[in-house]
Amino acid sequence: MSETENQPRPDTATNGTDRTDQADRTDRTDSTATDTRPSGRQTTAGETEETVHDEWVEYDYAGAAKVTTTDLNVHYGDDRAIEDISIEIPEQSVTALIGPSGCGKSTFLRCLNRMNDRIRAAAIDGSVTVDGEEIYRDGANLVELRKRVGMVFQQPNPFPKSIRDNVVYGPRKHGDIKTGLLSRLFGRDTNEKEDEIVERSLRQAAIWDEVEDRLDDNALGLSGGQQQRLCIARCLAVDPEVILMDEPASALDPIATSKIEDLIEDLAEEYTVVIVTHNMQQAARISDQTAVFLTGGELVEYGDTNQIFENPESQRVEDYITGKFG
Ligand SMILES: Nc1ncnc2c1ncn2[C@@H]1O[C@H](COP(=O)(O)OP(=O)(O)OP(=O)(O)O)[C@@H](O)[C@H]1O
Repeated sequence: MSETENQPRPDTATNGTDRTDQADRTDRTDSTATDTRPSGRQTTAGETEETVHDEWVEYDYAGAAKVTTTDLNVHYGDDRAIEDISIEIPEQSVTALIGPSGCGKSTFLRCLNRMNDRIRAAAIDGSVTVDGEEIYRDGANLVELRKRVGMVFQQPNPFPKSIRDNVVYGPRKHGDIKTGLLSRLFGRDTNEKEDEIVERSLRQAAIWDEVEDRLDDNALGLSGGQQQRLCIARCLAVDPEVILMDEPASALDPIATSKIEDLIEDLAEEYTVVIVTHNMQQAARISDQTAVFLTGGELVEYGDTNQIFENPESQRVEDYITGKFG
C-alpha cells in the first residue's frame, strides 16, 4: 500500500471541518469547530447526547498541548484496532498508555509519528497534530516528522557499530554533521560538533559516565540496559521534541528499569514523552497523565495519573487497575 493510500480520508477525518482550521488552536470560540479537549466530548453541532462518552472527566493540565489526536481510528484490514481517539498530550510531561494486551496502545503510539504507514494492512483515519500542524497532511515530510517525533522500541536495537557511530547516525543522516571526505579530513568544526553531539546525547541519556572511555567499542558489547539508554541517546541526538517509547524497560532487569524510569522523568523536563507500558506501577510512578485503553481499541479514561489510579471515574478502569480483569 502506498503512503497516499494510508492518508486519512479528508472527508471523515475532521467531521467535515477543514484540517487547517481544526489545527488552529485559537479557533475554539467557533461553535461549529470540533472540540478536541481531553474530555472527549464532541461538541460538533448535531451530535446527540447519546454519542457523548459519559465516563470522561475534564482534564485540565498545565501548559500547552504538544500532540492532539482527533477521531483517530486505525483498521488492520477489516479489524478495528483503535476507535475514535481524541486526546491532547501536554508538552514537557510523561503520558502513559496502559491497558490489556491487544487493546491498541502500540498502534496509537505509532500513529503519532506515522510509523503505521509502514504496515501494509493499516488504514488510518482521523487527525494528529504536533504543535497544531497536521502530520497526516498531503506532502508531509516523514523524515523530518520522525526527527521531531522520535521512537524508542521495546527491544534495544543498537546498530552493530561503535557507540559513537550509533549516536551520530541520525545527525549524519539528517545533514547536521557533514560526512564528505574533505569535511572529515579537515573539518575541525565538524569533528568538534560531532564530539559535542555525542557527549551531550550520552549525558542526557545518563550513560556518558559508563561509556566515555570506550566510544569506539561496538555497541553490541553493552548490557541490555546500557543498549537501551544508548538507543535513547541516539534518539536525542537529532533534537526531537516528542519521544515515543514502546515498553522501553520491559526487556530489562529491575536496576536497569529503574535507571530508565529516572531518565524518563528527567527527559520530561525538556521533551514530551509518551510511553506504552504494561507495568501499572511504572505508569503510576513516572507519568503525569495516563490514558487507559480497553479491549476493542477504546480509550476509556484519560486524565491526571493520580486521579486515574486513586479515583477513576470509570468502573471498567477501576476493575482493570485493581486486577479484576486484563
Ligand atoms: N501489523 C499488524 N497487522 C495486523 N493486525 C495488527 C498489527 N499490529 C497490531 N495488530 C492488531 O491490532 C490490535 C492492537 O494491537 P496493538 O499491538 O496496538 O495492541 P497493544 O495494546 O499494544 O498490545 P500489547 O500490549 O500486547 O503490545 C490487536 O488486535 C493486534 O492483533
